[in-house]
Amino acid sequence: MPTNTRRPLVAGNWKMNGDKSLVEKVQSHLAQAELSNMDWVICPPAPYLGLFDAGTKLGVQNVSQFDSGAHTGEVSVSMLKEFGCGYAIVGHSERREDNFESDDVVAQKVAKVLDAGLTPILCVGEPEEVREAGTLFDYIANQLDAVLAEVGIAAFTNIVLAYEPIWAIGTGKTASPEQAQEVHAFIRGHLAKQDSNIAAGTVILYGGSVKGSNAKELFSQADVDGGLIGGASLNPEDFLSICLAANQ
Ligand SMILES: O=C(CO)COP(=O)(O)O
Repeated sequence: MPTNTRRPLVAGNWKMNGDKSLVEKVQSHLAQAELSNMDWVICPPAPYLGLFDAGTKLGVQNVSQFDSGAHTGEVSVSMLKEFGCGYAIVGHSERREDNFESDDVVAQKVAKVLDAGLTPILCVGEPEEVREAGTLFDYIANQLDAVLAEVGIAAFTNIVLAYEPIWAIGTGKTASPEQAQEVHAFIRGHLAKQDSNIAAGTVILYGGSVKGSNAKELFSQADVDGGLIGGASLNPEDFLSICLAANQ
C-alpha cells in the first residue's frame, strides 16, 4: 500500500446479481477476517440493503438526483440513509450507457449525495476506442470537470473516485498496474491543479476485472488506493482475498 494517509477501501459492486443467501455468506466470511488497516463496503441491489447486519458498511449502486416525487423507479438519498447506507456509486459506466446519464446528471447526483452526508463513489473511465484514439486524458478530465464545476474542489475531501476503464469491466482484461497507475496519477494531478492537499488525500479506487490474484500488484501502485470490484465481489473467498490485499 502507498505510504500516505489515505485509508485503503475496497467496494463490492454486486450489480444486478446475488441473492439473500449471498448476504449471509459475504458477512460471515468478512466477519472472520482481521481487516484493521482498510475499509470495505458492499453495494448490493437496493432490495437487499435491509438484510445486512447493523454495522456493515453499505453503499447503493445508483441514487436519484431528485429529493422525492413523481420519479417512478427511482430511490432517493434520504431513503438510503434510513437503511444505513453510507456510500453511493455515481456515474458507473453501465448507468451512463444503459440509462443515458450525462456528465451533468452525474454531477447533480454527486451534489445530492454530498448534501445528504453520504460519500459518493464517483466513477470515471474511458471506452477502448478513446484510449486507442489517444484522447484518454481529455476524456477523463471532462468527466471530472463536470463534477468540479458543480460541487467545487473542496467537496473532493468527501468524494471517493473510481477509475474504471470500460474495456476492463467484466472482460477479464485488467488494466496493467502501470496503466492503472498512469491514469490514477493523472486524476490526482488534475485535482492538484486546484488544490494539492485535497488531491493528495483523495482516495482513488481502480475497477475492472480485479481478482484475488491481481489485487496485490494493482494496490501496490502509488496512486491506487483500493478497488471497486464487480464479478469477484460475488465470490466471498475472492472478495476477502482482495480485502486482505488492501489491508497490507
Ligand atoms: O464495474 C466494475 C465495478 O463497478 C468492475 O466489474 P468487474 O470487476 O466485474 O470487471
